[in-house]
Amino acid sequence: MSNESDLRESICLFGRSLFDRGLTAGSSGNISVRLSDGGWLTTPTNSSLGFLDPARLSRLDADGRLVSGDAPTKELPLHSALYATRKDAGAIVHLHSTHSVAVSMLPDVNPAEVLPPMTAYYVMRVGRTALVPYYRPGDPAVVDAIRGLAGKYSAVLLANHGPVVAGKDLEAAVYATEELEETAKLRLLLHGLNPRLLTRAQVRDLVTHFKLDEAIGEDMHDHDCSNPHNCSHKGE
Ligand SMILES: O=C(O)[C@@H](O)C(=O)COP(=O)(O)O
Ligand SMILES: [Zn+2]
Repeated sequence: MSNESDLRESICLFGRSLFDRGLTAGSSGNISVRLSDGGWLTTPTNSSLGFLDPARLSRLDADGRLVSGDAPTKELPLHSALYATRKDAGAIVHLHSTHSVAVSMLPDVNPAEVLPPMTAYYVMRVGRTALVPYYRPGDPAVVDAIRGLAGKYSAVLLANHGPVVAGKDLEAAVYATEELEETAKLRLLLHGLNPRLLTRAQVRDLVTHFKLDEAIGEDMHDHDCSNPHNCSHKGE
């Protein structure tokens, strides 16, 4: 694991990059990274991801107590719950990326699989995404919703709010969040056009070839096959 000072720099660099590309606006979004002593670094509440100061990031101990820096993001309970259910997670990114937020409001979204397997890269980087019902930002009640997913998802989409994505490290979490956003964009572009999706066999091939989580191949097809926008079984 990188040392704390490198991680502080990385949080600020990735935050700036996400902000500069319009993936989260104003002071929306937050980032956290798990440290080797069991504590965390998080972005401070009300801070803009585009203008973070490495020295002012919130440093928390393993019990979630603030050790140094500014007050942490109000989404600390959300991040902590995802870390608790995803033991392999080293970082979490939450954004208000527009296309992902838009998809979270569509009426025909399958909560167990918000986005179908449209591209190989989505399957490889994200796997699958669960929809979590709307909660007021910072509401600790979201913890039960995350626990209810039992660690099966590294990516969740908060309804009418935005994505929250865990990765083995910060780079993986950022890339997965970006891929989720690109896939949400495709989903909206193709809405109503009956796109050809990856088949079950193609998803299985990716899972085997890239040694992905076996559950991806299974659950990606746990949906209503009568809905052409959610089904990749066509022709099988
Ligand atoms: O939407 C919200 O208010 C939060 O989820 C958020 O994105 C920013 O909150 P802070 O991290 O507390 O600034
Ligand atoms: Zn938010």
